Amino acid sequence: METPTHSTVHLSDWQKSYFAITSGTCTPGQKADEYRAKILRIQYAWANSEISQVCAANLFKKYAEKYSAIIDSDNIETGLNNYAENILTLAKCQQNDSDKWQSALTTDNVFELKCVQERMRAGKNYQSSQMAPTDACVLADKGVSASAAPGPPKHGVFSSAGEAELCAGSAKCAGQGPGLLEHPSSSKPLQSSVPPGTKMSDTLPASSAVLNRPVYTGFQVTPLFGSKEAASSSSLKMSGNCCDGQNLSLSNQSAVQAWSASSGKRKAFYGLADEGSVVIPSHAPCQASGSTETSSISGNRNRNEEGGVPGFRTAKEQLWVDQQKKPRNLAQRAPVSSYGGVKKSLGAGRSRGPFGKFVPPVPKQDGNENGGVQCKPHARGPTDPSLPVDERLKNIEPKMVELIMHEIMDHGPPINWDDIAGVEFAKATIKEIVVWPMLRPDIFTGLRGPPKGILLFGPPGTGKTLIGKCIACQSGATFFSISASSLTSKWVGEGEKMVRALFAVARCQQPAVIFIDEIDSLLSQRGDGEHESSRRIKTEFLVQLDGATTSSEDRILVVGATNRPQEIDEAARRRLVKRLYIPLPEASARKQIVTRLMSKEHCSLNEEEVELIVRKSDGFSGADMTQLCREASLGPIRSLQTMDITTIMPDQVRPIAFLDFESAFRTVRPSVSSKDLELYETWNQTFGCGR
Ligand SMILES: Nc1ncnc2c1ncn2[C@@H]1O[C@H](COP(=O)(O)OP(=O)(O)OP(=O)(O)O)[C@@H](O)[C@H]1O
Repeated sequence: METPTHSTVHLSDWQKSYFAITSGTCTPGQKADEYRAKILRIQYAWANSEISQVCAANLFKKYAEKYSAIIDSDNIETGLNNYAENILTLAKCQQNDSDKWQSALTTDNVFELKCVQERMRAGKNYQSSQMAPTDACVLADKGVSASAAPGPPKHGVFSSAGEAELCAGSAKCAGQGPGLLEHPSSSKPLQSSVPPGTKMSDTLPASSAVLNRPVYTGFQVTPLFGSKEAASSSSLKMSGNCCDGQNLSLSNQSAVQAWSASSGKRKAFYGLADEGSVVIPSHAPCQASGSTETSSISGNRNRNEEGGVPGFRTAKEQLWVDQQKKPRNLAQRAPVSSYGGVKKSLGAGRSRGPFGKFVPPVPKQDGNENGGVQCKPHARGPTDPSLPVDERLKNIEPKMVELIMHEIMDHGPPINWDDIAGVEFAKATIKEIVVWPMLRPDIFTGLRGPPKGILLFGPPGTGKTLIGKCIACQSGATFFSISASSLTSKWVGEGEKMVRALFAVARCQQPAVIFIDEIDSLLSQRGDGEHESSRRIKTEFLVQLDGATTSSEDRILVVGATNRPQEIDEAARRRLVKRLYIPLPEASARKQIVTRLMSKEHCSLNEEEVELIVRKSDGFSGADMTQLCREASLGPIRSLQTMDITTIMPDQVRPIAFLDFESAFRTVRPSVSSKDLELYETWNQTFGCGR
């Protein structure tokens, strides 16, 4: 290929090549070459300031798109459809400014590369091992065996046993028609599945024909041969584990068809192949090379993956396969979706993801997936009257359901018990009375049944919310988190409906944890001055809580958190049977918080210094400790002073040192007063369930 020179960017050249490309006489390979040349010319012209950057960028984009449209196209008429071939062509054509330079990689010697040979050997071994005896028999019956395979080419491209078998199969399949497919360096024609009298140029895709080389199966995606007629009379059926090379059967030898694979077919095959159960219709790719290709593309890939042999897949294919996997995976994981895991949507166990749209809970039409309740894609909105709504949500306004799913259902990261420093008694109690019963409702029945409501009380910032999340996460429950004050203020006049909707959605999402922060503002003692709407919300809440309590089948846990337990109504207190005090962290817990946070930072604290920090932070809550560490971590940045923050390298920032903590102590103070602490202690002794 011509290396771009100054003159090559002349208009006449552009016109000439434009004519060549658009004249319709070009093969895809030639077109790709032209576009590639153009791209190089554009780069060259820009490098020599012959065209502006904007112009270069525009031209580059234009031709890069055209180029990739050809090389990625699955259309055998207009595209190369041959990733491996393109790589080789690229390798061949890679030139730098010196037009003398030629890549040492050629279509011939590439097969002598160790890595290529290893790859082929691995494929061969694996294919051999995967070849079921019956399959071998089938082939043997047809007079075809690995040893009887057409003469191995010089470079062994087709010499892999598995491939030979498949080639042989195809040859038989083709009615023993001698093909003209010839390895470029081999004088020995390879028997192929090309119908007699068919010229290679007629059968090979243009790009392959132009390059005059066989398209080897290890990488090949392109159909080698074939007319559509041949394709339609497909004879090699693949079914079941066929893609794993275990279940090939030759049902008809009369035809050899190209896999004039539409990308859809091929892609569908990829996707299905991942699941290990594929039925390829008879008109699907299954001519010999096609079958080999099929194996290469999907079967081999999957086999490679399963067999531990790294499979080749282009980024585009991988992306596609990944995309295909997603919904299936989610559907599979859905039943165990929970806080911190894959969230389930209403009644269906389907993740919406952070940008996903709410889909209403509706029984699936066929009723057999996800327990008969299903979230359809958002094509039909939540208010679509044609979709039956979950019984439990019949009287709930769809917008409220949507709101709950969006704003109240928490999709945070998973939390472990170890993430919560200290509070050992509360953690142990919760595990025993809440988490285990949620995990094993069959054992925790009757008297052992879990409480439906617990109360976490204590100073602010001690980890009550963390505990709530952790319960949901560890018990595989859906986590709903709402601040009681938002019920009374945010949805004025609607709080009551909101409470009802919340419990209804939670019922659809069982097991569920409803975490209500500042529960005191919802369940404060009734007084004369109480606002009517607040009273109604409270009543509704107690009704729902009772419902959850009396219905032994519902696996809904209400976790209330408060800093003012003394304000909670007697009736509510009674319903929140387990009241656990979450105190300020002790020294060991504070140390744990500092150590954990600092372990993620560049820090030079030694053991003694950590101990000092722990001692100095007596009376700090968990949140205060976190704030202290944040403040200290800014110390090294503040000490940069003279250096420019925009240009400094990260490794020029010094580690966080004890002196930073000393400074931090000057600005971060404990947020809980000792007077408040006394109140908690007293209330704990009176109503708490601690020891
Ligand atoms: N025991 C703890 N272990 C580790 N981190 C903690 C702990 N307690 C608090 N923190 C830190 O403080 C932050 C606030 O904690 P959290 O929201 O759970 O406190 P809270 O008791 O619910 O507070 P509030 O009563 O104000 O709602 C947490 O995100 C965490 O960084």
